[in-house]
Amino acid sequence: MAETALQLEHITKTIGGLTILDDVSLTVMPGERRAVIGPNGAGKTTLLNVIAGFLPPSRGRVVVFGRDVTRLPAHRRVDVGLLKTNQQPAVFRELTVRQNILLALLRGRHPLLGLTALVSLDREVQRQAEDVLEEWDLLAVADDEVRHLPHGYQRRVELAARFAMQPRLLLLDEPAAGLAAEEIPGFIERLRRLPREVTVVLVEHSMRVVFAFADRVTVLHHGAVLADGTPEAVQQDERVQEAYLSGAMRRGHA
Ligand SMILES: Nc1ncnc2c1ncn2[C@@H]1O[C@H](COP(=O)(O)OP(=O)(O)OP(=O)(O)O)[C@@H](O)[C@H]1O
Repeated sequence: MAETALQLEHITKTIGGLTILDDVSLTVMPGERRAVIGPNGAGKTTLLNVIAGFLPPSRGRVVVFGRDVTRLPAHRRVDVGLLKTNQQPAVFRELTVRQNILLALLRGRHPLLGLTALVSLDREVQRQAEDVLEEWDLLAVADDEVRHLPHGYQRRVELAARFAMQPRLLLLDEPAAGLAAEEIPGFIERLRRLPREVTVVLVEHSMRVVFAFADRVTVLHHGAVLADGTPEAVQQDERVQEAYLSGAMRRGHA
């Protein structure tokens, strides 16, 4: 059988007597774009945190590219190619956009070497940074400190930086949150251009983003998997409509 990118086996998470995740199993194949959706409080962020290693599961296994990482802390999961973005962009706000990208390239390739020495010495890394800036349409703001940029740009810097670290499995926690409506199409386009060498698991409330990007959708409800299938199949599933989509539409998330 082909190696899977991610396997969750019977993941349960209880916090203070509450069951937040309830026997969640799912398999994501290499190159797949998987969306995890569900109503507020369904357990989506908790699930991403369990996959990334920020929260230990109470029961169950997390396997990334064939390796059981259940007991590895988050920073060690980077070694197997796993990276996560946050709901608030995790960027170095007082560094410039270019410095953020350089740092990400260096963390991805030369994690043990001194940053200053490498930036001055390694012209190859500097050239790669220019490529990343161009690819993500960030050249015009390359010398701006990230904290001075609008939220949509900060998101883009975060994604570009995560990408520069060459992950094999990228977890995106509500990447479209906070974007203005007119920023969404460009954002979707950029997500669609991500190379297939990278497997993506995305938690997202914007159905526009989910249906434009995901190959498969997993629906969580009260911490359990309610449905799992193609976007079309999931959209037509009556239980899903009942539990989630109609509610999301009523709340204006669609
Ligand atoms: N540390 C914690 N202690 C107690 N309850 C928690 C904790 N973390 C999460 N929860 C609860 O677990 C449930 C799932 O939370 P989670 O943030 O994973 O949901 P979500 O699906 O990501 O929601 P949203 O769409 O609103 O971001 C919620 O009811 C939340 O209140």
